Amino acid sequence: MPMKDHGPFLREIGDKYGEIFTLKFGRTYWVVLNSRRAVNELLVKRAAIYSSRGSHMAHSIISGEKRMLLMPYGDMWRRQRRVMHQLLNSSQKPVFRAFQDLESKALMADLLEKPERWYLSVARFSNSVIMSVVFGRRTALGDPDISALHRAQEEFVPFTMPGASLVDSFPVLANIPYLKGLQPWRRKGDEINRRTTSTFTRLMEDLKRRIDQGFANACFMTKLLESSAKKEDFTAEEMAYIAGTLIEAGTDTTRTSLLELVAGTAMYPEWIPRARAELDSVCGHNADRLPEFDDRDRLPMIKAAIKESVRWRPSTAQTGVPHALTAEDEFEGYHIPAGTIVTWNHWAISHSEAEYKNAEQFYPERFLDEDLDDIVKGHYGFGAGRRLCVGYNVAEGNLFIAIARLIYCFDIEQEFSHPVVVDKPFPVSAEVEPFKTIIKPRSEAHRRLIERECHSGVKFSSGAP
Ligand code: HEM
Repeated sequence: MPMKDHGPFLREIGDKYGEIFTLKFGRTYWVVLNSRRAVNELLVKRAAIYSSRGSHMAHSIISGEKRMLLMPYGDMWRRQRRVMHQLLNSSQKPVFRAFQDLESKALMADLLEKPERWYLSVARFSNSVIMSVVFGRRTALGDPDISALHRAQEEFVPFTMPGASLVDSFPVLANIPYLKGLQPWRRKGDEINRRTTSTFTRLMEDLKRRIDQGFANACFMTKLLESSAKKEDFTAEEMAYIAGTLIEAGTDTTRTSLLELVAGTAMYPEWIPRARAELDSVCGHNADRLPEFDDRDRLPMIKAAIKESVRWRPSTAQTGVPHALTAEDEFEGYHIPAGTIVTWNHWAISHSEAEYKNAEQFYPERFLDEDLDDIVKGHYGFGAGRRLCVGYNVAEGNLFIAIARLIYCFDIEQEFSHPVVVDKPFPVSAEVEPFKTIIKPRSEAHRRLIERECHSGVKFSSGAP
């Protein structure tokens, strides 16, 4: 198995073996689902037994059993999911909207002033919304804490992939006594765990310093610290991982969806005239005002583009976030033992002509149907069943406001000397330019609109003196 770009690799196997295939690594089975039908039948309809996780290396060692994304189905997962749900459910939309509005204005201003750093501006936007809500502080371009967070994520993700670690292929090895140095994989895992814990803890300490000095903005973590002080719900390290997980899970997914949007628009601009006609009828043909959240119902093409940016060429979770089966099961002649890892081949499904007509094309119109307002329907970009992304409401708000303003204000074109590479996912690192593109204001009037409305969003107020 390759250590990266699993999507194209498992797609090829799927093309050969069909809707469901099994891989075996040592003593561990992986079932890979290559159709929406199979995902729905197993991960959704049988969610009661298909909702655990199974990586000892990524969960127990690298994450010290504290990263909620990787937790097995059980009490700690339920408690953390409940807390996150309180922060992220749809009733919290107004809290997020204030930050999404501000940060998307900052994004427009950054794109106007530094178009060559477009991918870094997109990464900053994606991170700053969630940092503001979780830690009450904004993110600057090039913030070293954010680079450390990206690194922490880049380090654990490969270990969730098929065959990535000896101990996951032979789980019995985890029982070997650690003290005698007989678990060589632990050296690497413990090292990553130390770095990750120190990154997450540093963010918490920074917040506590701001609280002690009396200038912390109210945010999710100030509330969690207060309630946990009363009820002792979570230890300090558990809280650091809850916050870290939210930042990780909320940042890169939004970032790569926006990269897909930019790449898709540069390559397949046919959807733009219809989207612009809607935007212009709402905000004026001559850049009268920016699109706002209240315009949603009059902008169906933007809503459709959100879903297409999550479906098309998925760079995060290319082959899903693997689930684990907690009881043995039978499905259409297959016997699936308990403990099997089951994942959905998001890259293969998204590229399949059997699933989507003109699958290779960025074509938002495919989502103009009765499910338009349900962001998780029609694709498996947000996962499935009980592990479905808990942050999809936030994702929807992030993507809506950023895409609406971007498409209203800017032209996006391919740089033909460096065409977008379409046969593999974008580089994992947020600091690497994934492809070249030309982003420029649609007109002089749109430039003036950005200068008038968006420059206020660039001025930072982190709360720090
Ligand atoms: C376009 C944006 C996003 C995409 C495509 C996305 C996608 C996903 C996927 C594929 C999963 C795994 C689902 C599964 O295992 O079935 C997931 C889980 C998760 N997501 Fe998102 N996500 C996005 C945004 C966000 C945001 C903004 C947040 C938080 C603010 C968030 C928080 C989480 C968390 C905490 C989990 C773990 C859920 C669990 O294991 O129970 N996500 N997301």
